[in-house]
Amino acid sequence: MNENLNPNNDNFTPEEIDVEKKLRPLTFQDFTGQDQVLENLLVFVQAANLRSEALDHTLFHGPPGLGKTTLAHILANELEVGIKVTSGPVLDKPGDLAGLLTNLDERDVLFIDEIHRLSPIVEEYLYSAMEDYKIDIMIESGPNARTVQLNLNPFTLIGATTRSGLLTAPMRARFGIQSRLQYYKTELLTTIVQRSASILNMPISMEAAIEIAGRSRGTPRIANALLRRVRDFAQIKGNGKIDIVIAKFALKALNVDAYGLDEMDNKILTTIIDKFKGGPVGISTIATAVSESTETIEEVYEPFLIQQGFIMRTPRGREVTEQAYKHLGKIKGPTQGGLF
Ligand SMILES: Nc1ncnc2c1ncn2[C@@H]1O[C@H](COP(=O)(O)OP(=O)(O)OP(=O)(O)O)[C@@H](O)[C@H]1O
Ligand SMILES: [Mg+2]
Repeated sequence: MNENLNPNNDNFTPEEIDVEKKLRPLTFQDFTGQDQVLENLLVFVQAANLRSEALDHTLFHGPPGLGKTTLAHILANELEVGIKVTSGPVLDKPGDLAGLLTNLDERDVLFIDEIHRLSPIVEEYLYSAMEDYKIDIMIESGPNARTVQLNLNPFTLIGATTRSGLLTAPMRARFGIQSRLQYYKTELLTTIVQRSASILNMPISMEAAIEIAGRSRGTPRIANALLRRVRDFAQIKGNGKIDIVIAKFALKALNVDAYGLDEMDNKILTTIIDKFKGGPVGISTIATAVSESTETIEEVYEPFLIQQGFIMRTPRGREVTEQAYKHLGKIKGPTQGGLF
């Protein structure tokens, strides 16, 4: 798959970041899908607002591009509070965290992205802040150094992670609300594509929206990225409107897989078929063979491949399905290798 469409790729141009901002839903109302998650959040937010309390600490986990960051901002909006944004790898000293925490107003949101990447020292420091809204800070240095306890305003920590398996148990236990985001069905992604096209003032046919949605790996971020690229084709090679013909033309030119599978998805399937006779094979063996970590395979790639029916989980390991053979043009059975 095209590099630019990789949900893990941060190399967006400033212009694309701008468009990205425009497309990001700001309220519960604008947000499509994840109904169960949203219904619950709506209740918790209304209750917190009614009592004028801070919302419970909230953890969003799930694969990249499904709306974790978006939901963190929506929550702050719906709570009508401020939000401060940081991420696990950036917060490397307890002092940085203390600075952020002491600057939070009552009920504000502190959003920590990639929360599984906090250093153990910072993580431990966060515990008392989350639990009792208190932190210890060091004042002065040398022989006069001492710690004093500071009271914080009640606040909501929102954590996001693609790798919930890497979160420590004490950290996870401190989140009163935990939501796992799921891949989006094509119908929902179609709605998202239509909404984005209308924000971009781009006429699009129903058929074209469905085509783009179906190739987006169940992921709104990819759907929006594909839409932007198809828009380029429509404006330069077409008549400015996105119809099914230009959409198919563009998606072919972009080398997008018919199911929206990306390079790693296909590599995993090919490896199981070519090296392990289609499975069953253990997840760690697959991980080693494709040079990825077991957790990433399990949390980022495998859920989509299972949801789409390319892989099955069996007690003896992972097995590819008939559909995977068909998709890759390979033959099942003792004669391994390609079709030709
Ligand atoms: N439910 C939705 N409806 C409409 N657009 C959405 C929805 N969810 C996500 N998007 C779009 O997809 C983009 C990616 O979403 P977001 O940045 O929230 O994903 P994420 O889960 O935080 O990903 P990562 O794990 O990579 O940080 C957003 O900018 C937004 O435009
Ligand atoms: Mg995010």
